[in-house]
Amino acid sequence: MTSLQPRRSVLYMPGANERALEKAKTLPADALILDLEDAVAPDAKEAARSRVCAAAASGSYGKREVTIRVNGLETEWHDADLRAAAAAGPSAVVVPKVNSASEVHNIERALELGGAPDQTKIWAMLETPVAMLHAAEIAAASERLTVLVMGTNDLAKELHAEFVPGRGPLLGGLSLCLLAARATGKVILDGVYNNVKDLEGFEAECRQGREYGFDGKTLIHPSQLEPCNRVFAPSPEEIDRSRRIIAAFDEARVAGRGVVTVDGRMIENLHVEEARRVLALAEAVGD
Ligand SMILES: CC(C)(COP(=O)(O)OP(=O)(O)OC[C@H]1O[C@@H](n2cnc3c(N)ncnc32)[C@H](O)[C@@H]1OP(=O)(O)O)[C@@H](O)C(=O)NCCC(=O)NCCSC(=O)C[C@H](O)C(=O)O
Ligand SMILES: [Mg+2]
Repeated sequence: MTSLQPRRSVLYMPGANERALEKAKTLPADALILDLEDAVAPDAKEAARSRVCAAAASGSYGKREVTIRVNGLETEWHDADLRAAAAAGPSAVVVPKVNSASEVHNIERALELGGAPDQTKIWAMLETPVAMLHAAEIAAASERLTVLVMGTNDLAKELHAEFVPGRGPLLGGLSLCLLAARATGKVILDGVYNNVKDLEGFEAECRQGREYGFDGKTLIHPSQLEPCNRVFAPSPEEIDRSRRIIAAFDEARVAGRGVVTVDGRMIENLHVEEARRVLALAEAVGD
């Protein structure tokens, strides 16, 4: 069985918040984004950069992937952030507001020049109308780019859209990015849910993200971790059904048949592949 890197829950934390950086060592997040961008005030940027890079280089976050979100390409902090992140060697550098393949190539070159280890990947944030329209070329720009991250706050702002249950105004953009991710074999993470007190609404949005095909969701508060991990992991029913699909198909093949039914539904080879993916994910998350 192929093993997968689970990225169900990916928690942002402000790079200037020492307490959050410490607390993250105990939280059940699959990955962390140590933020130098939106969550850090301009006069705290340099101190946050040193703190975040030291945290990323410390090796004290266990099996959680540790990434650093640098400031955007057009900002005065971007180059120094990228140099410092390259030297710290996190699992990935998360780059906000990526709008073109050439920007990805520039980031790739800067990481190489900065001596970043090969394990340090690029996660590109897609959060503008231009990015939605260029999603396929951005996703295909580099093998070092492994993950697409939706920035739904910026996207809503740029669209002049409202946040409504079901996210109708954003679904066109989300779907374009999902198509781009799947066409190029990249992982894709859904955007954040801003109301940290509304866990019911949050869980509904996790379910919608999962139904659309996202691999996981970006988060802003520890209370969002448990529901997110649960929704993006295969349920016991899915695991059981996947096992039965594989067993039924194996039996059918021995009997010389290429199609079978399980629970009244037609099963072909493509369903077996999906069942294997579900089991690999269940194994990776330890269920
Ligand atoms: C949203 C918050 C500002 C809420 O803060 P606060 O009210 O202080 O939270 P609590 O008092 O409930 O915190 C309880 C404890 O949990 C720790 N904590 C809180 N948040 C985090 C976190 N993100 N990571 C780790 N630990 C966290 C607190 O320290 C408390 O610990 P203790 O004292 O030991 O009990 C706050 O949650 C927050 O700042 N969240 C992250 C905000 C952020 O990073 N925003 C930027 C990324 S989102 C974005 O930019 C999306 C994208 O670009 C787009 O366009 O959509
Ligand atoms: Mg943003």
